[in-house]
Amino acid sequence: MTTVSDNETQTLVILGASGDLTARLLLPGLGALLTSQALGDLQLIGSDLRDWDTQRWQAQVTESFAEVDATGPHVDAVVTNTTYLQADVTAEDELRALLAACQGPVTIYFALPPAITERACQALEAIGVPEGTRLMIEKPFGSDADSAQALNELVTRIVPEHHVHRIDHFVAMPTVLNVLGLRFANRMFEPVLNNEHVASVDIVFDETLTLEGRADFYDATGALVDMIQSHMLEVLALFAMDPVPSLGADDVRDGKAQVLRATHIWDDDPINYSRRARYTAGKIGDRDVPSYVDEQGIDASSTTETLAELVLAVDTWRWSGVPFRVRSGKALGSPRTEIVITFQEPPLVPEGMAGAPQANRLHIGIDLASNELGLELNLTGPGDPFRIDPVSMSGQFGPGALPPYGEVFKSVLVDDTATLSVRGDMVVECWRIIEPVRQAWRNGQVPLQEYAAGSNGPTGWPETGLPNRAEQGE
Ligand SMILES: O=C1O[C@H](COP(=O)(O)O)[C@@H](O)[C@H](O)[C@H]1O
Repeated sequence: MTTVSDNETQTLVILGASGDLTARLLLPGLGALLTSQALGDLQLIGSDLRDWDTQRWQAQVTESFAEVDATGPHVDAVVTNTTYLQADVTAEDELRALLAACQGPVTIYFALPPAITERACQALEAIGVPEGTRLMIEKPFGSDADSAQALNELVTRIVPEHHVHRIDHFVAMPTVLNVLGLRFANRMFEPVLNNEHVASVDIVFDETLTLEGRADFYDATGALVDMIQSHMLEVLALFAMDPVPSLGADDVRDGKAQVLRATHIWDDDPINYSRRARYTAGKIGDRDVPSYVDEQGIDASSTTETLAELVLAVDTWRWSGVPFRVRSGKALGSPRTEIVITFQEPPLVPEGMAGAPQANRLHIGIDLASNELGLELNLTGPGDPFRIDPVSMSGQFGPGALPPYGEVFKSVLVDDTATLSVRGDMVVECWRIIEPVRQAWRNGQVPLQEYAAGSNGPTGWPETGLPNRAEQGE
C-alpha cells in the first residue's frame, strides 16, 4: 500500500459539483478527512454544467465543510485554492480542458446520474487520461448485469481495475467494518458462524426517511435496486465471507466475490421468497406522511416499491441451508439497521432445569446511529437459579473517526487501496442475484402490498427467519 506524502500534489475533480450528493456527503466527508490529516498538496476542482463561478463553489465548499466542523490548515488551504470549471463533461474538448487544469495524479469523482457518467466515460476513453488516474463512480453502476459488464469494460479501457473505485458508502461505514474485527480478531464468534450453529441471518435496514426530495431518482429505482442490489448485498458478502489472510484489496474482494457468486434467491423461487410493498399515508413521530403515490414528483400510476425483502441462500460449505433474509424499507415507524444472527437451539437442556431456552441472537448494528452490539442469552437466576432466564446484553462500539465518505476518500486519496471499493465482477453478481426477483415482479407474480407510514411494515411478515408464504397459508 502506498500513501501520499505531505508535499505531493494531487488533484481531485468532482463532476456534478453543484449537486446534492456533493454538498451533503462528498464535501463533508472530505472536510472531515482534511481536519484529521493532509492529503498532500490537494487541488480540488469542482465542475458541473451549472453556471457557477469559483466564488460560488468556494461558498459551497465552506458551507459543507462547516457541517462537520472541518478546521485547520489543510482545510483552509483547500478552500482558498479550490476552483470551479463550468463544463459539459460529455464533450471531449471540455473534458480535455478540465484535465489540463489538473496537477499531479488525478482522481475523478463522478457524482452524476448514471447515464451522464457513462457518456463522460466514453468521452474520457476518446481523449485518454494521464497515467495513474483514478475513477470514483457512484451507484447504481449499470442497470442490470449486462449493462454493468459493458460499463466495466468501458472503464477498464480507461484505467486498470485497481484504479476504478465503484463507491458503496456502506462498505466504508465504520459500523459495517466492525464485522471484520468482531469475526477475525476474536476467538469466540468465528467458530460458530456457520450452518452447524446458525439457524438464520437477518440483514435489515429500515429507515424512517421518505423521499427527501429525490422523487425522480427513487421512483425510477425502488428499494430493491436502491438498497438491496448494492448496500445490503455488500454487507451480506462481508459478513458471510471466509476468513481472509489480510485486509488487502485482493483478499477482501476475493472473499466477498466468492460469497456473491454462491448467492441466489432461496429455492430459486422469487415468487415465494421475495416481497415488496409501499407506504400509504401515516404518521412518523409528529410528521404527517402522505401516501407514496401522493408524494411530490410521484405519478399516481407508479408501482415502485418502498420496501423490499428477499430470502437468499449462500451455497458455500459454511452457509448452505442457512436462510439470509435481507430487507430494507422507507417510512417505517422506527429505524432498525442491524445484522441479526439467530443461533440454533442448544442440543440439550439438563434435566432439572425449568423453562425453555430462547434462541441466542447476536445483533450487530450497521448504521452510524445504531453502533451497538447485542447478545440474547439464556441464564439461570437471578430468581430461581434452576429456571432459564432469558437476558439481553448490549454495548456500544465507537462510531468511527470519519464519516463513511471520509473513509472512502482516505482509502483512495491517502492509502491508494481498493479494499473499500466494489470490484467489477461483484457488481455484476449483485445484479444477477436480484434479476429473477425483478422478473417475477415485472410479471406481476408478487403482489405489491401496502403498509402505513410509521408502522413496522406490512402485517403478517415474520420478524426473523425464513418467511415462507406457503407455510403461512397465503
Ligand atoms: O444510498 C443510499 O443510502 C441511504 C441510507 O444510507 P445513510 O448512510 O444515508 O443512512 C438511503 O436512505 C438512500 O435511499 C440510498 O440511496
